[in-house]
Amino acid sequence: MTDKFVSIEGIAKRYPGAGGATTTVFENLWLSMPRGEFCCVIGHSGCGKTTVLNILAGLDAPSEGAVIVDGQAISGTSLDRAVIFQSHALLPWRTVLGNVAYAVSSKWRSWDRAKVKAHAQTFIDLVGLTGSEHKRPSELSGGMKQRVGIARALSITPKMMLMDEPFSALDALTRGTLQDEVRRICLETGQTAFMITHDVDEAIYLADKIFLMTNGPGAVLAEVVENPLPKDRGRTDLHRHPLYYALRNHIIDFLVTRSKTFAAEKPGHDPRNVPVVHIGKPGLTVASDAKPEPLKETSWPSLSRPSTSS
Ligand SMILES: Nc1ncnc2c1ncn2[C@@H]1O[C@H](COP(=O)(O)OP(=O)(O)OP(=O)(O)O)[C@@H](O)[C@H]1O
Repeated sequence: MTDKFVSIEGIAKRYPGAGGATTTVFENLWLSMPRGEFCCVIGHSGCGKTTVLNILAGLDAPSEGAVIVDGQAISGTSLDRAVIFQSHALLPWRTVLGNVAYAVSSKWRSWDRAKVKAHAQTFIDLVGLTGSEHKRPSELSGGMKQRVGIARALSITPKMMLMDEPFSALDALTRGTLQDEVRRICLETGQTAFMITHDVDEAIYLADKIFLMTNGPGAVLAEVVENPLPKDRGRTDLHRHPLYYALRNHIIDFLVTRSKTFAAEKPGHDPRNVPVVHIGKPGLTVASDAKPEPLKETSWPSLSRPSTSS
């Protein structure tokens, strides 16, 4: 890989456990992303996806290792890296417009109020919240709050977009619209995107690359799957691509079986040289003649987030 815009170099995350023990969520994690690439990470609950995202955002620090973004080691948050959280994280005392405008004015401090407002309004319109500008978060549904979070992140046109299941709380129609918008904006602006999802179809639609993580504790990055679908892809005919089902089955097979058995099956796994899987290319371990399954609207059932999780 020539342009390592993001380089995660041997990071680990450990927490003190009961009785003086240490819990290692993951260790020796290496991965890189070229500029402008859309990467999704998939793995079961608790494998450390959010922890990796928080480290990339500068909200958390690794116990070991380093993360380099655009040639510089991360040491805190930056307006070049926007985060769309699962839990909205809106300022409750500000309106929709106020929340988005606050981010815009933080990025472009010399802009006057009118310019900030007009820019914020563009992104509020984009996420379909026109008419709700003056509502506060307490007056919004969960899906609307999530759309404010998406508008806020998009509005500062960051170099890198970090997304933690950004569409999971949305109805199917809104989810589709916003997936299209986020994908279009990332493509047009050349933003590098790192997105956590539990939805295999969402990853296939959005990602150039899909990172597969094994179960935690002690999770590892098992594979990097290159998406064989063309960059210019449409959601309605995605499933007609000859490699679509092979890709989908490969990921589901990983989640159902290999995410649990990986450590025993691959004792010599080299975390610095994680296998890159090219679906459908000759000489690879992947069965490209896997039987098609009917396309499901929702994500794989066993991956749903437990209601008690943080
Ligand atoms: N402050 C903390 N102290 C101790 N353990 C923690 C702390 N924060 C996270 N963990 C543990 O780290 C592990 C990874 O958490 P993380 O939220 O990154 O997982 P995840 O893969 O994003 O899960 P999910 O898909 O449910 O969001 C979990 O087992 C969690 O309990």
